[in-house]
Amino acid sequence: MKVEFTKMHGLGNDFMVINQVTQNIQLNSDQIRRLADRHTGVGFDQLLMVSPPTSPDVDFKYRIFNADGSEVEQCGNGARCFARFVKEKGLTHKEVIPVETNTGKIELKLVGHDLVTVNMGAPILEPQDIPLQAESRQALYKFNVDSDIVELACVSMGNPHGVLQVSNVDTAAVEKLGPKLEAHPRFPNKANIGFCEIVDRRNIRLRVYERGVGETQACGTGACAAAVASIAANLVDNQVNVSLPGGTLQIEWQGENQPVLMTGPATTVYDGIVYL
Ligand SMILES: N[C@@H](CCC[C@H](N)C(=O)O)C(=O)O
Repeated sequence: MKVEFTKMHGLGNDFMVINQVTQNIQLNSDQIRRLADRHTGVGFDQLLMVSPPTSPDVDFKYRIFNADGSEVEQCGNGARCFARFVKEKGLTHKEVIPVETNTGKIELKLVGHDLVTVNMGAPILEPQDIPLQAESRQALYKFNVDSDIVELACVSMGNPHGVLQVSNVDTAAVEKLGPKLEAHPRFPNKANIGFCEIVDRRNIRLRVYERGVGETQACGTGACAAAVASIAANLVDNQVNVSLPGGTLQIEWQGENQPVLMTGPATTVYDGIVYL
């Protein structure tokens, strides 16, 4: 099977993007894992499959798959790359693009040369909807890891996140705690785990151990979740810069039931063809 694709990234979080509007391509999880392999495949953190919408109030649908082949609900950096992809490929001429994902509608706005602002919708904070096993909603939840207790703020941006506050992201135990918290029994669907350092009221530093991938250069929904957790705890202002290893995102959240706005770049690397 011949597959035409575009390689893109958002702050180093990299994507293989496949146009299903013009190509009849279906991939199973084994094929996705093979394509994700950085030695023998194309190599990516997530695969984005762009297809026609199933509802009249959006222009496209896109589906997101992690490098391990699992399908996920939402992807912040992927949303920005998706917007740039449909524009560059001439699939739309709009500057504001409504799109359907597996967790509903989001809206993307192209800003200037390479920036995209994504209205990610309101964060989900009720534990049963994250989903998280907990009796009631709390600011911080205690997780047993080996013989330690770790406290996480938990947020869904469509996909589940746990956010751990650390004093220094450079020395945070991302590789040790990340996999244990990602697959912790309190997260029935697993979760992405953010290690978040508050620099000052306008600046956060963040590393994210992503579900189904491992640590990435940047995670858009992770940046939104860290900003929401930090704003809710009144540690930062409503607009905050989130610096990840791959670069910085601007996040705005005005509080409970309000949408999270994420602004950042989306970069096209190359177009390619792979045979499966
Ligand atoms: N890199 C993404 C998140 C991709 C999905 C995530 N790994 C999950 O399993 O939920 C982003 O930029 O948000």
